Amino acid sequence: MLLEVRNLSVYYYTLSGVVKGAEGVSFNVEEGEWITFVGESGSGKSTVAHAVMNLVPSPGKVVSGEVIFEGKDILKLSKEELRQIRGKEMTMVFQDPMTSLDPLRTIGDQMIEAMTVHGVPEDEARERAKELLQRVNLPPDRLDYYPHQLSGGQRQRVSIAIAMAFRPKLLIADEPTTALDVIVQDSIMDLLDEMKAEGTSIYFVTHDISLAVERSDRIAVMYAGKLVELGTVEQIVENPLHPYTKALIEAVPDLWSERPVKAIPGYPPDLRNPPKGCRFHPRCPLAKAGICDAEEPELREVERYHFVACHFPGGAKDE
Ligand SMILES: Nc1ncnc2c1ncn2[C@@H]1O[C@H](COP(=O)(O)OP(=O)(O)OP(=O)(O)O)[C@@H](O)[C@H]1O
Repeated sequence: MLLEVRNLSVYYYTLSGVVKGAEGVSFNVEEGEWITFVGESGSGKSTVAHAVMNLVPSPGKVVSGEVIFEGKDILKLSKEELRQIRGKEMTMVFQDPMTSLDPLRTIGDQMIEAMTVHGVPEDEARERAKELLQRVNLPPDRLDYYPHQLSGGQRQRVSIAIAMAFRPKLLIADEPTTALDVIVQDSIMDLLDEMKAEGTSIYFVTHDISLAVERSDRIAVMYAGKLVELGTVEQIVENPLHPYTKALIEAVPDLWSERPVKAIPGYPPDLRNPPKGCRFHPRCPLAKAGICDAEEPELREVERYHFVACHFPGGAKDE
C-alpha cells in the first residue's frame, strides 16, 4: 500500500464559524492504481487532497488523523523532510496551473528549478526539461516562453511535465481539466494514463463522475465532508449503494438513451453546522425518521472492496 489516510478531519476556522471541510475520512491508495474522488462542489475533495500533501491553506487545520505515505506520517514531517518528498515522491497538479506557475519566470527556469532543488545538475535539468516538454507534446522552444504566452491546455501540459520529472509514486490531480475543452481534456487525461502506466498512482479529483468512470480503478464519493462510498468503478457504476452516488450517476446526461437526467434536489449543507445523523438525510429519498436524522452511519465494507456509509445501503428501507 502506498498511502493510508486514517480518520482525517480538517476544519477551517473562519470569522463566521468553524467549517468542517472534511471529517473522519479514511481510505488507502494502492501502488499503481488510479483512484478518483467525486462529489459536488464543497464536498471536501480538495480539502482531503491538500491534507495528503500537508498543504491545507489557512485558516484550515488538520484537527485529527494520519496520512501515512510509504510508512511516514506526512502530517508529522519537518519542512525539510516534506521538501524532499514533495515534487519528487508525491506531487500535485491544480485546476488552474497559473496558481502553481510563476508568471514572471520562463517555463524553462521553472522546470529546471523543480529538478535542481532535488539535486539534479543544471545542464542535465535543462536537457531533461526539453525531453519532458516533448513528452507532453510541446516543442522545446516553449522553454523560453512565459506562462501567459501559453494556452490553458499548454500550461496544464507544462505542470504535468514538471510532475513527470521524477516519476513520482503519487500524483494528485485536482480538477486538472475542468477549465479545458473536451478534446484538450482528453489529451491531458491521456498523459495521466501514461504516468500510471509507468507506475505512478493517480489520485484524481473531479465533480464529474462521468470523467471518473473511463480511466479509474476505484471511485471514492464524498458528500458534505464525509467519504460516503468507495469501491471499484464497476461496483460504483453497476451497483451504487449510497443514494447520493445513485443521484450523482442519474444526474449525468446519457447521449445514447432516453433516460431523463435527474438533478439532485436541494443543496449541500452548510458545513459550519452539518445536519445531525447522516449528512445526506435532508435530500435523501430513502431517509427514515428516527434513524437517518439521528445516527451517523459508519463507512463499512458491504462486499469485498465496496464500502458505504448508509443505514439502508442499496435502498433496503421497505424490508
Ligand atoms: N480556505 C477556506 N476557508 C474557509 N472554508 C473553506 C476553505 N477552503 C474550503 N473551505 C470549505 O470547506 C468545505 C470543503 O471544500 P472543498 O474545497 O474541499 O470542496 P471540494 O469538494 O473540493 O469543492 P470544489 O470542487 O468546489 O473545490 C466547503 O464548505 C468550503 O467552503
